Amino acid sequence: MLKVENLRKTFSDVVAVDGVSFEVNRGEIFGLLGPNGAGKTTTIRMILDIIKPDYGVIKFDGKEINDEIKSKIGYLPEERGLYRKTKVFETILYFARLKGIEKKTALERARYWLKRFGLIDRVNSKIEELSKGNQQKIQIIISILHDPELVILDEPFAGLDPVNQELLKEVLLELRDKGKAIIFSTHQMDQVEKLCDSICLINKGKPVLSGSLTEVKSKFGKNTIHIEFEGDADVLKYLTGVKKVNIYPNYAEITLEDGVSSTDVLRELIKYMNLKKFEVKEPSLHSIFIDVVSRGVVQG
Ligand SMILES: Nc1ncnc2c1ncn2[C@@H]1O[C@H](COP(=O)(O)OP(=O)(O)OP(=O)(O)O)[C@@H](O)[C@H]1O
Repeated sequence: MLKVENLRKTFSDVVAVDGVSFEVNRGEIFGLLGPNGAGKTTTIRMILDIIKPDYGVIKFDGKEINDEIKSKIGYLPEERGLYRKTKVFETILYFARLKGIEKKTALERARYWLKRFGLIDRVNSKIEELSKGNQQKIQIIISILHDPELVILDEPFAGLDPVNQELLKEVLLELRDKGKAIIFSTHQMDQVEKLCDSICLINKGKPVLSGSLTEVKSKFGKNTIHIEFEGDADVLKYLTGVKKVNIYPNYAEITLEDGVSSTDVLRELIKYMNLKKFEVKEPSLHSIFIDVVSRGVVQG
């Protein structure tokens, strides 16, 4: 559906986006990832035709973005801005009108989504009376109310509690199953692991890792041990044959040096700690992100 080819954008002496290409199909969730300032929002703004690329091509079903195509796109911007004094229902209906939705349909859809997001009892509240997370949910509703074919969400999980993150995840999967294409940018790698079919990781404007999630992860090999444990984690710092270890209170991710056997590591570990889980798999996306962004590691 959406094809982005070799995008480039500079702002005076800053190269914000440099050679970014990817494709997103209907029924697919695509993650646009990267550290702060990587160029994600700039890429999204170019797709939405808010700013023009210096170079590169953006096609939607083979056509350049025009007003008709824009009406098929839903967008949650990075800087959320709703008029604070307006009531919830009026706000949603105002945006629905802008998108040309007939009043009856707009009312029905607004009620449906407000119920879905647990906000139906707040229809008469002013936006400023809502918490930050609830305002965010209103903006999400606005971005999907016109039933867009392509949904682009800049940091949709930011500011949502775990229950609402789960709810949003459910909604995104449902939209995907209805054949919508979804692009979202995030710093929350666990959400990416749960949701995305494919990703593009941008660093300093350049794409450094892209493809299906499975492809990307398999490039980093199955040399990582995930353990859950009880007790002192100090032993993990002194294990032999370990390239890297990320230790959390009851969980750790251990990357082995080439040729080291996971069974040997298991034997060593059970001498010193009470293991609740031991699993050999690919590194987490969180750990891949850190490797690629801070250590410049690129595989394959
Ligand atoms: N309008 C602008 N004028 C000048 N520089 C800009 C402008 N917009 C973005 N930039 C610069 O372009 C680079 C990419 O910014 P962008 O907002 O696209 O990053 P991002 O990946 O969305 O970051 P974050 O995760 O922090 O939101 C940054 O160096 C930023 O300072």
